[in-house]
Amino acid sequence: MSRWENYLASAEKIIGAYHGSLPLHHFLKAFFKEHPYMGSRDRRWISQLVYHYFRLGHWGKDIAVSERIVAGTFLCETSPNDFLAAVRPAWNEQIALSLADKMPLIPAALTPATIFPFLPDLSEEIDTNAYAYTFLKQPRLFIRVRNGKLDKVLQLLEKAAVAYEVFANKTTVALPNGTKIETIVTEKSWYEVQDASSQQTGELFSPAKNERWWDCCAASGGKSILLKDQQPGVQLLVSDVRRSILENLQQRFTAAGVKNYDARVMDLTAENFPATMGQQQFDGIILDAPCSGSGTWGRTPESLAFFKKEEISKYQQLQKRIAHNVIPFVKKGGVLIYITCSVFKQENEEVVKYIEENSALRRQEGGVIAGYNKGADTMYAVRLS
Ligand SMILES: C[S@@+](CC[C@H](N)C(=O)[O-])C[C@H]1O[C@@H](n2cnc3c(N)ncnc32)[C@H](O)[C@@H]1O
Repeated sequence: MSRWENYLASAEKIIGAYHGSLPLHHFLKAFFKEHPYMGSRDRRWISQLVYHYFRLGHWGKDIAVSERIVAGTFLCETSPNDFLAAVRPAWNEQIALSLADKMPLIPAALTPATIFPFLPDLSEEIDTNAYAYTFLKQPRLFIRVRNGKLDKVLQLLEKAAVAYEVFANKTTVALPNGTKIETIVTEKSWYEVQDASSQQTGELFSPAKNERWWDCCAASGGKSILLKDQQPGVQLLVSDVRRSILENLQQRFTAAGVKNYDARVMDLTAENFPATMGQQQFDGIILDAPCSGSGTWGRTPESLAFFKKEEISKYQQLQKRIAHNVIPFVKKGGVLIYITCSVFKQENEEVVKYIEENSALRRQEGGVIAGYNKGADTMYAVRLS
């Protein structure tokens, strides 16, 4: 067997053994640990082949795994490579063709619905074709430059010969995926790794000095740091149901120089949760809700293969319950920022409709934040008041 046939066989073996219970990158890590004779080049190639397979979503389910891997490589790559040269030289020569020109060459019709079968469930504003086809392309890495350090960060990127794109806001910088940014910009407080769409949710915050804000599903605090960067004088409460993630938040806040906040472990669905909050009222609550994460599946395409449609309703129920429980803590005239990284209308527009029907809050602005045309995640963020 040639090296390339070996790679193909290893990728097939991994795909056969992978059932979606772990994120794919963890599964790959464990696989390579069990096969220590594989060098870094082998690992890189095999991982790439596995990802190409999953980037095809639900396309060609009846086609042999090896054939799907080869077709995925043909569709996802844009320049000639040694793998295709060895296993399918004709396709390697045609690799630079547009997606439309490649489509008739593969063994089954490729349409948005064959990649992403949940198209009817998408939020209204999403361009279904553009969204589905972006699965074939790995999203980019984004940083949010802080503390006016753009020039310094760009100097370091140039020194390291990293191609970058600075967005019009002069804060968002796109980098090739896999950039080891922490080794290039070693001063941690100069930037945060944060997807471009996630950064964009901050446009809805507009906090004022001394206001009280609550980031109620804070995780490791991406939105909170964004909020504090906009207005360091905000009085901030952060909470999450997971103690371990709040420990990460505390480390991240320290590295970012964010001070003066309260952190609490809280289950927002617990019966006794409202009582534990007392009479507190907030000028702003950020509800970055637990969700399907479907807007980020370009980064974890394996999720698409294992997702069950029933899960959307389960997430919606959880989102409604959390929204119902936190709404009483929005001060009269205050704001609720509802955010998901989901593309499904059940988790987005329908939850906002529920909030409007069950409270005095009304949608002021916001909606889908489309990431598919810029190599970013797709999110949904609405400001209600
Ligand atoms: C989408 S993440 C938040 C991301 C975060 N805001 C950021 O910018 O990095 C949703 C968070 O909700 C938390 N969560 C899920 N169920 C919860 C519950 N019942 N009560 C409180 N938090 C919950 C999860 O642990 C998760 O960290």
